[in-house]
Amino acid sequence: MVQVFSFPTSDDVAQALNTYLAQASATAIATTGRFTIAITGGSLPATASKYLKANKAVDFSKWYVFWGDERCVSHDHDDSNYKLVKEQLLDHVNVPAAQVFPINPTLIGNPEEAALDYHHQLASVFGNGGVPEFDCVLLGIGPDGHLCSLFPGFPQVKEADKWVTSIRDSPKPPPSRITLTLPVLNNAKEAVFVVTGSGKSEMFKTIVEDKDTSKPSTLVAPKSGKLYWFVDDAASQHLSAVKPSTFKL
Ligand SMILES: O=C(O)[C@H](O)[C@@H](O)[C@H](O)[C@H](O)COP(=O)(O)O
Repeated sequence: MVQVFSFPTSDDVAQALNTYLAQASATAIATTGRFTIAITGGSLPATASKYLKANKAVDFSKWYVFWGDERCVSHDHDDSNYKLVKEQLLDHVNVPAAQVFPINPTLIGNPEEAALDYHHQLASVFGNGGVPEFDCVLLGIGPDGHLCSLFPGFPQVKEADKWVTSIRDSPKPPPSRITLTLPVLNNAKEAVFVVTGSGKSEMFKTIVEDKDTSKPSTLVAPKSGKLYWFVDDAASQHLSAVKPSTFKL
């Protein structure tokens, strides 16, 4: 079930995401004892954390936090997605350090090795048996339709076997990165895109309504069928055929 939830403002998006993540986390913890989530960079961490970081009803001690993609930079670098999520969320909540999985900082000079190491980090939580099954992957779209570090026309988009791959020539700086692949993203129980602002409105329509498969974001189709778009009205302004749903969990 693909659902688009559109809200008047980005602050409303942040509130709805707080509601969604609190419920998704409670459901997963009640069922499996934990909540596994992958978070990306960009504007997403601030929007997702705005209300969530003060939500006392969420049991963050059961969260396992991974990154959908990471730049090959040190953990304290301003380009680090780890640093971003740490400052926006992890510094404010009690996710145990052993349940937080940033890129191995000793491997940032070698993206291929860093990707392999990240595979092993995933296997330490999900096992080696099959493709990791995240409870939730939280995603953003880039202006060119990329997601994570899967860029249009780049071979990483076609990766069918690896869980994590690397890129040395990212069109969005910095150039060296690691990223989860589509097989992992599409094995998630729920995939959630967050898109705000009019600057993304044309690309959002291209992906959701025109289903342009040259844009990697269009290729996200979780096998569970649960794909949600949390957007503001500025981002959804060009939709015509696709009608936003009423937000109800
Ligand atoms: O590390 C990265 O570059 C991000 O993970 C990237 O994939 C991001 O999610 C999108 O570019 C959307 O970013 P914005 O929300 O800032 O537009």
